Amino acid sequence: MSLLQVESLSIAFGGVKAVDNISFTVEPGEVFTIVGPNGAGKSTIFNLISRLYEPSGGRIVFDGRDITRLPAHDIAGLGIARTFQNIELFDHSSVLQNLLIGRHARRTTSWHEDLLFLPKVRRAEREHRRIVEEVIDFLELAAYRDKLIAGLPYGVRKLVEIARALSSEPRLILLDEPASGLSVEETQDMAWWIEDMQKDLGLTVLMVEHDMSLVSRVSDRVLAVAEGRPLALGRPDEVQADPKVIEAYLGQQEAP
Ligand SMILES: Nc1ncnc2c1ncn2[C@@H]1O[C@H](COP(=O)(O)OP(=O)(O)OP(=O)(O)O)[C@@H](O)[C@H]1O
Repeated sequence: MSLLQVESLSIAFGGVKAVDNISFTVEPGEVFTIVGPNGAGKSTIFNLISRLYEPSGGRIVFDGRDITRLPAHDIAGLGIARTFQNIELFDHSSVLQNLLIGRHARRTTSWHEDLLFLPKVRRAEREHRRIVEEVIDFLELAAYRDKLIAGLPYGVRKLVEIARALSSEPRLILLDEPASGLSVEETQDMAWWIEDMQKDLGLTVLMVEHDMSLVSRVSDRVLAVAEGRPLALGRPDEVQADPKVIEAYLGQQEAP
């Protein structure tokens, strides 16, 4: 069974059909990437899956469960985590604090139990810390654990955002342009992290990305979209060679 099924998904803003009848599936353990020129609807697809936007039509099924109308705050608890194109972290908190906030979706204690600091709460706290420390080790962030986000280099902040998503122990991680703003070397490192997430953690990755070197290297399958509509779906090399894809990018004078 597919981990994620997106069926005939649509949404319009005013007169603009930002996502127009898009369907695809993401299989367990694969890296599936959505590419397309600027304004193609890629981030909107992410916002629909993470339930920030209400679709006007279609269905989203995660692990056999229809999540199309589920509130956004229930999504993380089901095992879907995401990063944002413009990093969304708490700038004046430490890396550790940001990751502990990422555990919020996995809270098993109520606020009044937290207030009384019952043994159950202390046990849960220890478990949150254990998971977060594992993520810090996995992404080699130990040197930054107690540093404030505001003072960190951009590339490290991008990694911390991924760490925060991993802290919620997702089965599916949505990465919105993980390489944007990164140097060539940092983009190569990002490819390693994505491969490690897939191979070592067994994660399923759904990604939006413009950098075709990264896309070709890590993706099992690629969906190209333009003006909200699907253009091509297949292996990275197949999609890059598709005449419809080339034409869509040429319109923007930007090679795929
Ligand atoms: N909240 C919104 N309100 C109005 N229009 C929106 C909104 N979000 C997206 N759009 C429009 O929907 C279309 C698709 O935008 P989207 O951001 O999904 O594209 P994208 O493929 O992610 O682009 P980019 O690669 O530049 O990030 C664009 O025409 C955009 O202006």
